Amino acid sequence: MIEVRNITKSFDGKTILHDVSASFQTGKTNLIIGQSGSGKTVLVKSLVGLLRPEKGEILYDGRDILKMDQNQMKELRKEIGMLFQGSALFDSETVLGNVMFPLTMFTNMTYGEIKDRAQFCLERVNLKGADKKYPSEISGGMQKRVAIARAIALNPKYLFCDEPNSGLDPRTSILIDELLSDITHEYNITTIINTHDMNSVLGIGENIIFLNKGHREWVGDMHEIYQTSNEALNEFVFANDLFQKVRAYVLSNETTRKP
Ligand SMILES: Nc1ncnc2c1ncn2[C@@H]1O[C@H](COP(=O)(O)OP(=O)(O)OP(=O)(O)O)[C@@H](O)[C@H]1O
Repeated sequence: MIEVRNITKSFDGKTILHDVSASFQTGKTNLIIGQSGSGKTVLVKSLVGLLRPEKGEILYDGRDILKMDQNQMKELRKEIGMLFQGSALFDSETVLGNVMFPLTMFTNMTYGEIKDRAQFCLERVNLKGADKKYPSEISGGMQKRVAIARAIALNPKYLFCDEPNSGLDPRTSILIDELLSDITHEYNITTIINTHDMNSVLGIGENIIFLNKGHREWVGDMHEIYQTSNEALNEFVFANDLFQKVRAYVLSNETTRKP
């Protein structure tokens, strides 16, 4: 679990995160949502140690990263997997080479062990047989799966995903969401997903943290979100007609099911 306690972050005297507290639970998909400019990226960058808040605590299973020295931080980074928005694959490396990369960089495993582990991860994301292809030869959804395989290669305890569905069609987005959710449960990972995608919010949001103008305004799950009376959250999630209809349908079913 990652716990954030009362963090405040400012730039040039302007406060971006106001006394934010939140917990990101182990074995669950933890989603950070909020309008553009609400501070999601600043929060994620603070969580991974790229930005330093002026105040507060960031505890990785009890270990405060704001009190760590460089070596401790380096050790912690080995426990963190990252999935970047544009997949960030190395174009000149094959699919297999991309997944082998972190294992070669950060472990003392033999070449054979590294190859086996990389192939296992590729199989886990249903990419068996694509090893020898280059990123330019596969679709955006497949590239994202390679990036997921690479992110889980070191068996991370914590997985950060930045807009995992950006640039993907709706069907592929759902497959990526399901994969991230399955991996989270299977390997008991604390997964943190920064997203704008309402399908993800309603489909895999087990612990949703809603930021509004740098304040943590609401926390709940994909079922509770339908019932929220928070105006800003309602406007954000149910902004379009389709999602309003989905909410009306869900709420009417819940009412009729009640004894
Ligand atoms: N390094 C920085 N220096 C100064 N201001 C910054 C810096 N990084 C972010 N900000 C400001 O912090 C605010 C929140 O930005 P942030 O990128 O966290 O928003 P976001 O919620 O991730 O938005 P989006 O959904 O568009 O990515 C913005 O007003 C941004 O200009």
